[in-house]
Amino acid sequence: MTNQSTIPVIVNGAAGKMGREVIKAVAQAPDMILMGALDTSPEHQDKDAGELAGLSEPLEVPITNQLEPMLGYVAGERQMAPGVMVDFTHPDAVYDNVRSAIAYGIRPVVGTTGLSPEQIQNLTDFAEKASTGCLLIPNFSIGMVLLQQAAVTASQYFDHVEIIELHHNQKADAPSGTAIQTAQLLAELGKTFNIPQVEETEKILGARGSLAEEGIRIHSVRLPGLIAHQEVIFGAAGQIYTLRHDTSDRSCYMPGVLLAIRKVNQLKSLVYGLEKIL
Ligand SMILES: NC(=O)C1=CN([C@@H]2O[C@H](COP(=O)(O)OP(=O)(O)OC[C@H]3O[C@@H](n4cnc5c(N)ncnc54)[C@H](OP(=O)(O)O)[C@@H]3O)[C@@H](O)[C@H]2O)C=CC1
Ligand SMILES: O=C(O)C1=N[C@H](C(=O)O)C[C@H](O)C1
Repeated sequence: MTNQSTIPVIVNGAAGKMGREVIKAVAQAPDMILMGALDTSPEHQDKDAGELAGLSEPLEVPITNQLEPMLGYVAGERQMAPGVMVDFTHPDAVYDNVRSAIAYGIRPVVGTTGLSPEQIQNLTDFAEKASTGCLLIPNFSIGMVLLQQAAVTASQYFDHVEIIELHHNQKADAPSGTAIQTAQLLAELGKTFNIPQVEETEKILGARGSLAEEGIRIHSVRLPGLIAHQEVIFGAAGQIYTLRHDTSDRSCYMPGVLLAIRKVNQLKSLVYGLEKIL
């Protein structure tokens, strides 16, 4: 049974690793209804989204690659709450997907990483002009929010820090969106980290990782067998303080995704980061 508070949800990237988890989570949420499942992958066209996600019953929602007709269809729905598009696609696709959703009045909840700072600024301006809520969430797990909070606390007392992020080797973007956000949060303190103690030479290019904001270095590891992991390592004379988060199953992101779907309809602009809506 749907009513004015039921949230119609479109999942973009529905056949992917995260998309399938989101389909299951939305199907089990009493206040949501899956209205569309988008994916460009040719082998999954027209398959039932529920069956593809491993549910025992079909959801009668076929996978399609027709974004604009789907946005128009959900935008025309007047018996329910405004529609939400959850995006877990690809760094090359997410910017256009979000622009299209906002243009149709559909609220984006974006997990896809790899947007450039300029793209994030453009989407911020676009959402502001449209007075439409939009959530960009580099990491939906509560454990990562807690790690980042602990890292911000530690960074007040340590002047040296490096980040190591480790992911499966199907990941398209590096460094991870989470590592970039973590460095940004530490940089907000306004101090410069890792002032060089000696003149360093990289004998192999990249040996010291990528240089993010305020001197913070990020090292990216890609291996089969990994899912998503991050260490933030602080150093000072005579001590090392290490924070680590490990993902063992993508279901860890689902409470955050469902929270974001519920919150985005209360927003009138773009908000970046799960910590802002907890
Ligand atoms: N914020 C968070 O907490 C998390 C974020 N992520 C991010 O989410 C994104 C997706 O991750 P993941 O599910 O592992 O990736 P997958 O590759 O498993 O899934 C992505 C899916 O999107 C499809 N796709 C690609 N381009 C488009 C498009 N233009 N429109 C619709 N579908 C498209 C892909 O099809 P095809 O395979 O044919 O290209 C694929 O089926 C990544 O950016 C990742 O970093 C991941 C985990 C958590
Ligand atoms: O690609 C992934 O898997 C993940 N991507 C996000 C990122 O780039 O930070 C979130 C999480 O690390 C998993």
